[in-house]
Amino acid sequence: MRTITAAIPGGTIKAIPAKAHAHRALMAAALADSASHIRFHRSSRDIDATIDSLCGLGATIERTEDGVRVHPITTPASPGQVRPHESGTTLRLLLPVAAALCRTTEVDAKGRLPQRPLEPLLGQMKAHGVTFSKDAPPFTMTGLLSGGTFSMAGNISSQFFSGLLLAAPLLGETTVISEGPLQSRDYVRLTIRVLQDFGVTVNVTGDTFHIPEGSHYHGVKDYAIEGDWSNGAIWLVATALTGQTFTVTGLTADSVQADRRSATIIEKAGTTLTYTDGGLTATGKATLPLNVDLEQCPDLLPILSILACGIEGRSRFYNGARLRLKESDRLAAMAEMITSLGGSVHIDGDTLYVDGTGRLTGGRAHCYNDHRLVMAGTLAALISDTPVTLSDSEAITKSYPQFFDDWQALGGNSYEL
Ligand SMILES: O=C(O)C1=C[C@@H](OP(=O)(O)O)[C@@H](O)[C@H](O)C1
Ligand SMILES: C=C(OP(=O)(O)O)C(=O)O
Repeated sequence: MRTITAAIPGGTIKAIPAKAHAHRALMAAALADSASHIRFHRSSRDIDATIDSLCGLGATIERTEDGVRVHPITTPASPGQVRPHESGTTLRLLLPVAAALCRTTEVDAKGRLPQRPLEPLLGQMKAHGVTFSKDAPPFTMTGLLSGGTFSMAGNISSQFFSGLLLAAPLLGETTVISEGPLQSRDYVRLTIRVLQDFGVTVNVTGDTFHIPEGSHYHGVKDYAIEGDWSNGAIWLVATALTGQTFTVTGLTADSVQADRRSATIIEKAGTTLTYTDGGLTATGKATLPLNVDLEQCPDLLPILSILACGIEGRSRFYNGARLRLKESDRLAAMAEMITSLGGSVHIDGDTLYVDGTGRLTGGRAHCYNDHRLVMAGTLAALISDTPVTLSDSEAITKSYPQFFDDWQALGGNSYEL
């Protein structure tokens, strides 16, 4: 539980390393033919879960001053251990990888993760030689995954596709097909980017992905992880809410990260963004209501729905069905948070509407053990008349353990209860 009391005057902040990029680079490095150094200046509970799980499959990973040195898996662990904690990415990307390496793997999961969907992936893995002691973790996975053609619905989680693609170079010729348009497609593009960075050939035709026979991972001596757009966007939203100037360093303008879309969305709302050698600078309060398609950038809803409270008029967030399948039901949880803090919001089907007035009253809100709700609730304090108190604020460690230190360093205030 944490109370956020004071607004931030603005300032300069370095983006934390992109968790989505780090997960994939660590996995590719663990499957390569030589050691790789992966550079990132900060970790998180999710990234640590991937490191721990890769060690549980047989990799050796040493911490270095500015990242980790990954010694790839030469002899797969028996049994393998996948310990994703609450990280959906770790679980769904590593299931096919583990089944390609280990005859038996024990798989655990914490928090809401056992309830989050796995069925399409498990169904395809079963059809390719793998059996599961149960359909939700904790379970034991037995049998080696074979290559061939995998085909799944594209509207449940892109992580199923990323996992099969990461495993593909271990399987021989593999094709992964999305039935219907693939949602969160940029996360799969990021997977493909990392595969290519580590020497794997991927042929893409629409939402069909093909990895030819004989394409393997090669170690990369020095591999840098990009800055994280999902969390960097917090500081751009802080400008959009308050008009105070923030500069975020380390964000790549032409990144394939899905949440780079935050820049376009925030600019459309009236905040000016300028890229210079010194970083991305946001100036000016946002004044125009938002109209956001969540299909390709689901993780932005929490902070953008708070931004909508700071803008007069009705904002709309549509195509949000998958938001119900995250660390919390983010449609319901954000509607509850905004209502608790004095805002006006309603859900119609998979669309969330916010009727912004420019201000919130503040008060208490539940974060449902969801790191992105903690970020959103903290930003709400910037436009609230009284302090904001958040339950489950320690959930922030999932992706951004130093968030409140950074908040403090920028001149904001908060204290733990
Ligand atoms: O592959 C990834 O790194 C992710 C994909 C997205 O999930 P879905 O594809 O399930 O929407 C995103 O919401 C999640 O935070 C991270
Ligand atoms: C949904 C998220 O992560 P994951 O799916 O990896 O748990 C997230 O970071 O918001």
